[in-house]
Amino acid sequence: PTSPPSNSVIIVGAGMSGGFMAAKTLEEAGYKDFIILEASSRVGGRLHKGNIGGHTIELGANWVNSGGPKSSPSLQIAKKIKLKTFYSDYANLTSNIYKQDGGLYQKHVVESAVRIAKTRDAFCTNLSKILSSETTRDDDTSILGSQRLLKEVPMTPLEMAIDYFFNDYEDAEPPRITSLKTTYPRNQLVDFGEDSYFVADPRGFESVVHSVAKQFLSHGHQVIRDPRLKLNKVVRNISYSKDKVTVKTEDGSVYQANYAIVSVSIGVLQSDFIEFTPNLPLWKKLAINNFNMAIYTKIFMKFPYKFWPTGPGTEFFIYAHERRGYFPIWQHLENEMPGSNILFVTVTDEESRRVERQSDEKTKAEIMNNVLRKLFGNKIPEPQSIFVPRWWSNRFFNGSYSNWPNGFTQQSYKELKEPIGPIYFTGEHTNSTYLGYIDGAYFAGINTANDLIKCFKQFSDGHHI
Ligand SMILES: Cc1cc2nc3c(=O)[nH]c(=O)nc-3n(C[C@H](O)[C@H](O)[C@H](O)COP(=O)(O)OP(=O)(O)OC[C@H]3O[C@@H](n4cnc5c(N)ncnc54)[C@H](O)[C@@H]3O)c2cc1C
Repeated sequence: PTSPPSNSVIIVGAGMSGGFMAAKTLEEAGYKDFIILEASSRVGGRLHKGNIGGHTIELGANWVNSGGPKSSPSLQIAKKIKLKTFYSDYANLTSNIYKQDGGLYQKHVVESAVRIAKTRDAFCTNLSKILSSETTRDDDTSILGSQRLLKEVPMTPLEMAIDYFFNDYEDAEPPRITSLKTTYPRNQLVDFGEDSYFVADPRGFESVVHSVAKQFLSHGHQVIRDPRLKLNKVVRNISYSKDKVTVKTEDGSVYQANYAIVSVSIGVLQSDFIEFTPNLPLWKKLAINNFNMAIYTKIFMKFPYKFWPTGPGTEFFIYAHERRGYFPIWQHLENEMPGSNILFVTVTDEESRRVERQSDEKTKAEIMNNVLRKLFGNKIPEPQSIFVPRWWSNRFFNGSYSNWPNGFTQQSYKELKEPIGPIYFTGEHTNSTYLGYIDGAYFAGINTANDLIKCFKQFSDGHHI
């Protein structure tokens, strides 16, 4: 018999999942003996506001879903603090798709391509249901595999652009990679609604974590004063035995507790940035490394004046190129910030890696020469500034959000979440229902903390787990 543990916990990471929802769940259950170690100088993680030309932009998460049978926690918090959100109206996109060398596709041509894309989508949902109902086998395919089965693989620039909008724009990885069974139907949309609202508020989307913090941490005006939150603590080593964890940070500090909750992204876990002593078992390392960290990049540009269409039905436009995902989805911010003259384009996956590696000047020239001048003529002005978020190169993230790859089994997913001795794992990637989203991080934090609390209780009942 060992002496009863004191239930102290070190939480690694101050994003939605760990530092906020897991910590809050512990606190509310009466377990107040925790500290939160955050590598950066701020909280919120992948909720992160930036600034271009005096306007607040969201470098990370941007949308909340609404209109479904359930209410999303991120939407509830956003409503509570009256965060400014704007309905993203994609309805008119069929009139706003540009050809590679400029000029719009005719509406009826786009409409018939969209009809086929919707057929593909419905087929994917159906096939996924069939695969899920089979309980003795864990068969899966990729979204592309499903399109091949239907004999409807997108081939032309227009078809690829529409397919990108349906899939990559959400998953941040191409259909060839993404698991069909775990992605279709998209729970986030089915449960919380297909209406997406774009957050544009000077306080930033990150103010939702401050709202959570206020409920359980001592807190001043957008500043958390609780001594249990420690910023600029870059965790580099976690040593563990059966009931003790020692955490070392880059600045030489050492912290000890009975348990740890690790909330860093799957990208950080894959990078070996944090060394575990002893090494994590091979099955755990395989589960971590076989999962995917996708990359999603919004490239913001501020211009001296507008040269793109404005007014109802113009917010979004698509650029269809023979190279899939080449500066494909565009959005202006005239509804959100009138007169801001900001345009942004979203790229993902290999295109994200490419723009992260090259200089912003080069990206700017590429966008101007290869895309915008083709669409809007040679007389358009140069942007005054460009902002390229670099989630992939940032060692505290190594990407944007997780994506379930085809071939990754349900068993591996269980192993991905499985605690190792006193070390528990959380983060958006550990919530199979809403992985990749803020809501996934929200529920993951609660679930992981509850698993740990269950373990505390078993110990106090005299049972060992
Ligand atoms: C570009 C982009 C767009 C997105 N769009 C949306 C969207 O529209 N809607 C939506 O719902 N979701 C979106 N997401 C996803 C959403 O932001 C995430 O799922 C969610 O914020 C993840 O929260 P988390 O707590 O799991 O991880 P994180 O927010 O990553 O928190 C983990 C924390 O750990 C810290 N950390 C890392 N390494 C260490 C270390 N060694 N030591 C100490 N601390 C460390 C990090 O700094 C971070 O603060 C987007 C994300 C990105 C990047």
